[in-house]
Amino acid sequence: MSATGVALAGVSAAYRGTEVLHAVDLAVARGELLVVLGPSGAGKSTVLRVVAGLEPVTGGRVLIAGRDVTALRPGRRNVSMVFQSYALFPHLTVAENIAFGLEVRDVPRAAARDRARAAAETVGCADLLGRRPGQLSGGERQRVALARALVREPDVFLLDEPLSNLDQALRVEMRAELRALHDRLGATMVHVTHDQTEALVLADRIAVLRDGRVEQVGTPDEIWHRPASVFVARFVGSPAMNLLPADALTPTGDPPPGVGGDTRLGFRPEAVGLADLASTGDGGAAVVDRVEVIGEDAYAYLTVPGGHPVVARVPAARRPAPGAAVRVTVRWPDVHVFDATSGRRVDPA
Ligand SMILES: Nc1ncnc2c1ncn2[C@@H]1O[C@H](COP(=O)(O)OP(=O)(O)OP(=O)(O)O)[C@@H](O)[C@H]1O
Repeated sequence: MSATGVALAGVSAAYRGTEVLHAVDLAVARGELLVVLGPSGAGKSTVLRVVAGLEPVTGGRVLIAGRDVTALRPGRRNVSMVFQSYALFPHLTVAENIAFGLEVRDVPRAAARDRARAAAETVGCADLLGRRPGQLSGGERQRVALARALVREPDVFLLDEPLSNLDQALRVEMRAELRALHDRLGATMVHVTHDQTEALVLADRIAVLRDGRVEQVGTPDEIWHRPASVFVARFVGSPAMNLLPADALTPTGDPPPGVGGDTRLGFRPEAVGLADLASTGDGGAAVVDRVEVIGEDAYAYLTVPGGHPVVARVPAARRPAPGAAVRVTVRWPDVHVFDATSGRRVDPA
């Protein structure tokens, strides 16, 4: 990757003496879209606030575009933040809202107006310039908030759950637009979300945050196919990856070298094969507790011997009946092996 857009080096942060970020290291390349993903309370917003300078660090350093900004006021960091609430001024027009950040920086009025219009055109809200925020839909407000961030030509965009107030259809549309905007601008963006699908779709790389620590940083492919821990494996994917003690199931085929010791086996619902219990072949017995049909897919919730739950995704047309006894197969290549104690991935050879 090229030059650094943003870097956190050993950053800790605290609220009233309680540390919520613990020595976080994170590097975002210039022009990269990094998504910070994690459950509520993991510290995602705090990461953004620390970069923006809205929260002080209690340790470590923050760099933006290669410059140490740890001691700089927010106004001197050249970042734009887009909040979940959009934070538009209700009494100002869209044009005034977008231009606001420029006028407080003493950009002449006419120039600010031109730049506001250009930014509005970039995000597709130029037809709304004369309206006030109260006269806009959620999606339109979102565009205005983006235009306001854009107009300042920041080194870094910080986006704090910017899509979470939109309905599902609009969220899907806006996330594609956001990605296209990023690609057009070549901008460095740090985008916070708790939505794993949003992260997988949007990100160049994803940083998974857990309890104020970075659990894994990787491309969406790496996060999905090689989760570094049980936490990542189960946070990304819905329904969550199955996880069983190693002795609860025998996968088919050759086990990878190096597997042994006290481990947990993880496999996604789509990796589970179901067959009639009466048929011959590999696999273990299971009972179907319930079945959910979602269009073409069905999720069968099973219990395997030992009382462990397993979810299988199967074509709806071939779903088993609730109460049925079935044979469950999983192939070794589809199995993720984790250390039972640490929860970390056991990397076979
Ligand atoms: N102003 C504050 N005062 C005290 N504690 C705070 C404050 N803001 C956040 N916290 C605490 O810091 C921790 C991290 O919060 P943060 O908002 O960064 O998490 P998050 O991952 O963004 O969560 P969410 O997805 O719910 O917004 C949480 O335990 C939270 O309760």
